[in-house]
Amino acid sequence: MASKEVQWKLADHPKLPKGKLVAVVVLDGWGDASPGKYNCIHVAETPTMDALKNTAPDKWRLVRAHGTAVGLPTEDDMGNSEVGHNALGAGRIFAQGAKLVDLALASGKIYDGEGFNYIKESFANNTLHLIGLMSDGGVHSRLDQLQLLLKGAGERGAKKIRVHVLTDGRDVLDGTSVTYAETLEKDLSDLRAKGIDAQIASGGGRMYVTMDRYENDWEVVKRGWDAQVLGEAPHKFKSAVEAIKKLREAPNANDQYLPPFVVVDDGGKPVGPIVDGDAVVTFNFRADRMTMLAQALEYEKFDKFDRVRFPKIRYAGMLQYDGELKLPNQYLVSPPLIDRTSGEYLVNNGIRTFACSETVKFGHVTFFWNGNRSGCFNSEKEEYVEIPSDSGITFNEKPKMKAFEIGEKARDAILSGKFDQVRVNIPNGDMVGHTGDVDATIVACKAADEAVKTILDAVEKVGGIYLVTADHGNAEDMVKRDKKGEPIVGKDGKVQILTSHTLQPVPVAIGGPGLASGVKFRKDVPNGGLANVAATVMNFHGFVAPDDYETTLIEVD
Ligand SMILES: O=C(O)[C@H](O)COP(=O)(O)O
Ligand SMILES: [Mn+2]
Ligand SMILES: [Mn+2]
Repeated sequence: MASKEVQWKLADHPKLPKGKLVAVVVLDGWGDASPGKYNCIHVAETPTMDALKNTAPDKWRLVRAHGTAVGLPTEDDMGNSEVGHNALGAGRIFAQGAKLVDLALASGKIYDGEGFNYIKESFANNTLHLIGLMSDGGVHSRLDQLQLLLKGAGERGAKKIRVHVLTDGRDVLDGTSVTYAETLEKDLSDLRAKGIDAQIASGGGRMYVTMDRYENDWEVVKRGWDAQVLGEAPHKFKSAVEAIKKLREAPNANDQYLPPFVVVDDGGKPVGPIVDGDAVVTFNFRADRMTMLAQALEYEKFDKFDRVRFPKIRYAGMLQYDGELKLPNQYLVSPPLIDRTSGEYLVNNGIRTFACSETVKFGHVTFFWNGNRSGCFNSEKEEYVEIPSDSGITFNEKPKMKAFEIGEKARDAILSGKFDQVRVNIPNGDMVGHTGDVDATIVACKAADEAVKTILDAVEKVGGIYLVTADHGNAEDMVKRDKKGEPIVGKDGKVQILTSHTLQPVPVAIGGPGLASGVKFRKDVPNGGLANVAATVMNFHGFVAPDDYETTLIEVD
């Protein structure tokens, strides 16, 4: 609706020409940090990225990729792909899901909305189920928000509550799931003291149970469904804390990949399958790893796996995860309305765009880039290519992932002459960084660097322009540090490996034969962040960004 009134026509840039091919490369999880053995980017051979940094100082800089620069609640919040790509693509900073949920809980408005009133109808006679990531990471969910929601639901009439937890170890340290489960158990026992029948009913590691994304592996969602809805899992325990402790004892077990379990009563019966009449809330605010479960919970017609039973429930998401698909139909907090993204402007100004990544990051460079919107704006001018990711493995097993294939697809798109913008996400630093495997992450960073070279060589051939950046840090620091910056050594005498993202800034490098001479980074945007990239890219296409966009990073002498 609103888009009808938008003036899509962009003003011409006074100095920069149109018609140059622009390659936009996002290295996922590639921050900048001091050299050292836990800086995998430093240890890896990365001649291409090193040259960008060292040979053109006025065309390389750092930008902020965490905290308020990307719409997160505080400066202690590390960046992530969702908010990073949103900022890169939208050119403005929007209050993101984490913050919107905080505000709705603090004001109590969450309980006045249509979504909560909808699920509340089940409170008197049925169970309220809460499914989501049990973590303080602030990337997909936060434990304090779950705690407040539990309390609020109890105060508003929920009589029976079941929580289905997914253990993290990816946005937070591995092993922390035990403490989170203990905290949650304490809250649930407080609710029980108030006469509310509240328990954890099932669980499993986020990467093995439920939280797949972009349809890489529906088996992951099925495992969760079996435990959460059907009450069936290979492991049965009397409590979640016991389950997590025991399952973590298996060789190589970790929070991310714990097998599914259900909590059973003294008679061995699962305490919380989801049945007709129940209410379900998926309490993650971030979309990408919840939309598959949301489809399974909501869609009458569904053929991704055999649901066995499709209970008639009242289902609401913490947020609406996909505005185009209206999925889910009911939600507790309205998502950020990210409109007028750079992709939409550019396509409306004739820019032909090619976007590509492999499955695990495909939605990042399309859906998140376009303000959480599925599909192309104009399929005649845009082509989005997804390279199938490996599935059923942890990415340290194949750390090169599909970097070369992405590089080659981008190269071919650049050389084809069919596109004005070629945009990719290269996932390796992030996806392998999350495994905590330092050696594999070094291999990953080298592969990513080689893919960048393939793309830059093609840019060189067609006389184009490149902008290479990242969405947040990860591979540049693989160890948990104390306040002085020293690695923290755990009780086992080993350093605590950091599987999560970081607070580090990320590079932006620009160049290529098509970049007009005299273009350099401005000095008056010292606190620039990812949201400044969109206006910069628009300049490279020969346009000036809309007035309310964050300012460009460049000037022309
Ligand atoms: O979902 C994930 O894999 C992590 O929680 C965050 O990683 P991303 O923000 O880079 O996707
Ligand atoms: Mn990312
Ligand atoms: Mn990540």
